[in-house]
Amino acid sequence: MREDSFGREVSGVRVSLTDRCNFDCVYCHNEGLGDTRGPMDARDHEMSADDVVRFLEVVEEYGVDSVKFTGGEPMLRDDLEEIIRRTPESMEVSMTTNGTFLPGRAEALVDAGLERVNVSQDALDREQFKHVTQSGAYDRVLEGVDAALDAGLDPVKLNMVVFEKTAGYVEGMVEHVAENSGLQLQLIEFMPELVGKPEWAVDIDRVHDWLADEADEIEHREMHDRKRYWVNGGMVEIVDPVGNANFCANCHRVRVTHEGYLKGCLNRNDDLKSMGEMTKPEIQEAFERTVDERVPFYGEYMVRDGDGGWEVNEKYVTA
Ligand SMILES: Nc1nc2c(ncn2[C@@H]2O[C@H](COP(=O)(O)OP(=O)(O)OP(=O)(O)O)[C@@H](O)[C@H]2O)c(=O)[nH]1
Ligand SMILES: C[S@@+](CC[C@H](N)C(=O)[O-])C[C@H]1O[C@@H](n2cnc3c(N)ncnc32)[C@H](O)[C@@H]1O
Ligand code: SF4
Ligand code: SF4
Repeated sequence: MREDSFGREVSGVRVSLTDRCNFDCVYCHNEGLGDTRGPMDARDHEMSADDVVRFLEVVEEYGVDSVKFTGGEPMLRDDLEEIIRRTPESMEVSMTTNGTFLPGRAEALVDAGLERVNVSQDALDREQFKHVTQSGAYDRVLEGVDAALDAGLDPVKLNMVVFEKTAGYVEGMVEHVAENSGLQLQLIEFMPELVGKPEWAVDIDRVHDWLADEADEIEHREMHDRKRYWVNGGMVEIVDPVGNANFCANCHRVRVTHEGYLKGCLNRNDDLKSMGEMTKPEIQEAFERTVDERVPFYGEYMVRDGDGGWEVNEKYVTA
């Protein structure tokens, strides 16, 4: 596996298949790519299925053994099944989706080779869901989760961004996954970097403390040093890039934008590397440079300022 200069091996890639989306979530970082609003039609600048597959074949040679398809909304791609079918056998294939297109399509994705799915669901309340996602698709998302379970995807992880507008729903979501086998919960710390709105952030340590009181068992996942709490039989994982000093130190992922640029960190857009015309040697060269130049974001690229906030580390400003 290729290792960066901070000793972090790259074992996974996250491929954004499109920046289009049928939702307009108020918190959306769109994997660092800006606004999701705009036309829904397929666009010329998106990587083709051939481009995606060629990239995956190259990084497989570096020992990358998992791929996550994301977006925007990856299920807006009509050729998603083809891409999954052509993904190298050695890779675990997962997807993160808003769930609206899973009904009627989940089985075909599983037949193509999809092994896991994460569905974003920020509340168990229709009105709040509408407010956060700016869509009226609440029932459709619940149907999507059922469709994923019916298609044999187990577990289905529900992604919930914890911020001012959803914090009150955490307890209900924890109960929900405990009561429904096959579901797990990922509580994602709101990252304001690409969205602005630092005032929406809530103290994720309070959520950790509450879960620690409720939990029957607590585990650590090596990936990102994430904590997992087992509450009444339900699993709750906290994704806390901002608050967890070891999160970035255990980051083993490289990202690819829908336009085919490599990206060493979700929160940065100043390190994009083109894969050229996407020949295998060009992809290899860009991948190696991306890995070599990766740095942990929180704690290295960004450091604490005197007021408890974050500022760019001076050495990267001059670079
Ligand atoms: N800053 C940062 N945030 C991440 C990272 N991985 C996940 N997240 C946050 O968590 C969100 C949901 O991630 P997912 O892709 O659904 O799932 P996952 O966290 O990769 O978890 P697995 O399915 O277990 O691989 C992302 O869109 C980010 O907001 C990461 O490497 N860095
Ligand atoms: C960008 S979306 C792309 C995939 C798909 N459209 C979805 O919503 O699941 C991937 C994940 O990022 C999370 N996310 C978006 N903006 C975020 C932010 N500012 N902070 C933390 N997580 C965020 C979403 O909740 C979602 O789970
Ligand atoms: S569904 Fe996903 S990509 Fe679309 S706006 Fe919401 S978080 Fe962003
Ligand atoms: S370095 Fe940190 S912020 Fe960047 S992608 Fe990795 S875990 Fe996320």
